[in-house]
Amino acid sequence: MNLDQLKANRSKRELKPLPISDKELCERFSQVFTAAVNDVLRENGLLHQVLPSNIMPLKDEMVLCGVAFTVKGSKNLTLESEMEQRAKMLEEIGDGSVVVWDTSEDDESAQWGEVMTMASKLRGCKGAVVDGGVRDTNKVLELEFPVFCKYRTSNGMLGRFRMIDWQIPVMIGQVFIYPGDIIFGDIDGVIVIPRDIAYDVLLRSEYIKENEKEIKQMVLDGLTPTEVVKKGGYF
Ligand SMILES: O=C([O-])CC(=O)C(=O)O
Ligand SMILES: [Mg+2]
Repeated sequence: MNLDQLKANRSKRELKPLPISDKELCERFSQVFTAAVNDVLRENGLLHQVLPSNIMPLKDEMVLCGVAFTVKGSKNLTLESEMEQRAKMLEEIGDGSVVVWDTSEDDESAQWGEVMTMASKLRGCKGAVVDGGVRDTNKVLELEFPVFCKYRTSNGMLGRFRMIDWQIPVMIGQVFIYPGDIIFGDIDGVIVIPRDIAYDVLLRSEYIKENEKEIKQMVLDGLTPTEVVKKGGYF
């Protein structure tokens, strides 16, 4: 069996620079909406880029776009060096990143909290996406730090859950997430945009946003849905 291709797929990848800076890319994604991005990915045959629909923003108004900094963990009762390990991970978080937690479907612990928010925000982190929980929720909200997660709980992860590794490919629901992918969340949930197509997806999403203005105008002008479709509109 030739494992080279699979190994290359799962190993750490060089972050390829895109035609515009990651900062501009993410700012422009934030001006569109996840449904438009989703339609573009569907056009490209990518039907499974959305994180499970129970991962939602703490507040409806939250919009988050940044570069994936992935973390993988699972339920684990051991404590040895856990804090030191977590500190090391936090110190590797870079400017413009979104911390993405693949928790092996945890249902018990908070993988995110106030102090982690403060420490990562100082490093330029834009937000967190957790297939698990958050605690210190009031404080996280006061810090205006977007968090998308499944639940809130007072359970800290120490002694219940721990990281296995970080900045590796992870999987949440049906979605593969590689470090460097673009993570975009709004009131409709979180979508993962593969890095190598992110710029083209942005341009097409911006086009869709403009085009939908024309479609909405047709509806406002009194055209029937059939007439809208005949004129190239869609819903
Ligand atoms: O240790 C935790 O579970 C997270 C936490 O409370 C914090 O970051 O403040
Ligand atoms: Mg805390």
